[in-house]
Amino acid sequence: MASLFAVQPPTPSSILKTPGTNNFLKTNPTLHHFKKRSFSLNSVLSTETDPNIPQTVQRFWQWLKDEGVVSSKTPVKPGIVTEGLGLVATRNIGRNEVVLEVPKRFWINQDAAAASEIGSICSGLKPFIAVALFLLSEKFKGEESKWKYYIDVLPESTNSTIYWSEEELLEIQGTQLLSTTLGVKEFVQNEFLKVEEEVILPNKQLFPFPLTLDDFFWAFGILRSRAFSRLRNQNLVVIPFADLINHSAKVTTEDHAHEVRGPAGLFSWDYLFQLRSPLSLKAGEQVFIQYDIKKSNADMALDYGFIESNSDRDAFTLTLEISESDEFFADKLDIAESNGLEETAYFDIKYGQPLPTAMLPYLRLVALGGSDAFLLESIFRNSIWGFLELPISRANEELICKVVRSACKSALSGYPTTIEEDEKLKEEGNLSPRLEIAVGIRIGEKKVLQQIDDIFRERESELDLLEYYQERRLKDLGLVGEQGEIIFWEPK
Ligand SMILES: C[S@@+](CC[C@H](N)C(=O)[O-])C[C@H]1O[C@@H](n2cnc3c(N)ncnc32)[C@H](O)[C@@H]1O
Repeated sequence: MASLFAVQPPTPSSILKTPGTNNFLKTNPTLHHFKKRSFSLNSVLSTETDPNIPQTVQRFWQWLKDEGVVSSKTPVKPGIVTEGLGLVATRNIGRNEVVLEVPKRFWINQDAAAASEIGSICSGLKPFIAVALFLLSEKFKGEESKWKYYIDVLPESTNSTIYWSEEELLEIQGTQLLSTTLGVKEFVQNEFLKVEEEVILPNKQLFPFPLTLDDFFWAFGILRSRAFSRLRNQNLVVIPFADLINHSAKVTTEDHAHEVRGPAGLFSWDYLFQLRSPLSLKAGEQVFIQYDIKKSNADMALDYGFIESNSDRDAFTLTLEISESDEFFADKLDIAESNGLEETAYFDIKYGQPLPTAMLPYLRLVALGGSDAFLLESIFRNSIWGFLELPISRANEELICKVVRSACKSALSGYPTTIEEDEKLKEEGNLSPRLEIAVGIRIGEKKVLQQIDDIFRERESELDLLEYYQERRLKDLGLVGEQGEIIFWEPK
């Protein structure tokens, strides 16, 4: 599914600044329910005959047949699975075999919105807003809509944190996910208020139905959880039928979706959205893809409403900042910018992985001062980043350790529960899907914070053993002997 579209949440409210004067580090947040469909799990019977397959899904399937999108050769069909609806193999499928093709006339994207009845108001709108308004307009048309059978199978919500109640959100108190969720909700609300005032209300003839913030959230959640973004020239496209496919961690590749040209009806050719199975499957097994290998569990919770249980996706974003009140602000900013960074830098730290390469140099730069400040002079401008990749001085290294460790401790104290308490809850099981997400996120973030603290604790304990800039410089000049002694004069 990949990242859908860039949402820049406003600066989250719960940014933790480190105490004291060195407040350059923030432990800052990163950034379905069916229409009461009741079904039993893992039903893979024939779509037509299985009474557990809701009528809406059966009608959708018939529509796809009538439109020539599926035929007797299509090797998958909708099934009821643990993840809700899914696609199930009707025969053995080989790895990389095509499982479905959907012609362009069924793609829901900015072009579809522009070509629709609401097309006149779509130009100038952000793509996601145009597509959201299109979906809502078609939804409200009901029987009249060409997309009726598709819209009928869409869930009313997912377990995405954007749909959680206040009580449910309390379960992620202290987490970056909470701040990100609140930021995204505020963003969506602001976008709605703007589009309501500028587009919806002045065009009552195009929107002859009450359109609420909840409706807009529904459309936003649908796009966020179902749109594909990795196709050529397609940044945001919902593909009915293909969007029934679920995610599995077992799939570790991402190149299953392609845009190809091919027959799209009896006598026509068109672009087709083609999906290949990343795994070989037996008849009756579910087809899965990998939604996005790079997303953290917090991203998964926000976008799709589920997380993975392994720690690989646990992450925490550290936000570092060059303070405007720093006496060397201009020089430091110049150095950061020359190295692709800015006044504020975000470092995503993943569980079990080394720190991002630019993090230590950036930290050392931000903390640079006192007798090390000469390195900020312009004669060193071309070489300073290289210097910063290694420890500069004991004072500088000690400061970054203290600041990072204090930020980790402060962030850890903001979680109402300990890792042990959460692990116990997880072991006891029986958690609702949302509570399972909350507990998983709480554990994940805390483990990453603990990991960061461990790295800098170890570094702190090695401060006397590290080699600093001055020593390296003397060595380069040949002024340090084999035993590390400083050579003041050449022996005669
Ligand atoms: C693209 S839709 C897939 C079809 C969806 N299952 C349905 O019933 O319409 C993505 C949504 O499916 C569900 N989903 C997909 N993979 C999942 C997984 N591995 N675990 C739990 N839910 C999953 C989530 O609700 C997600 O937001």
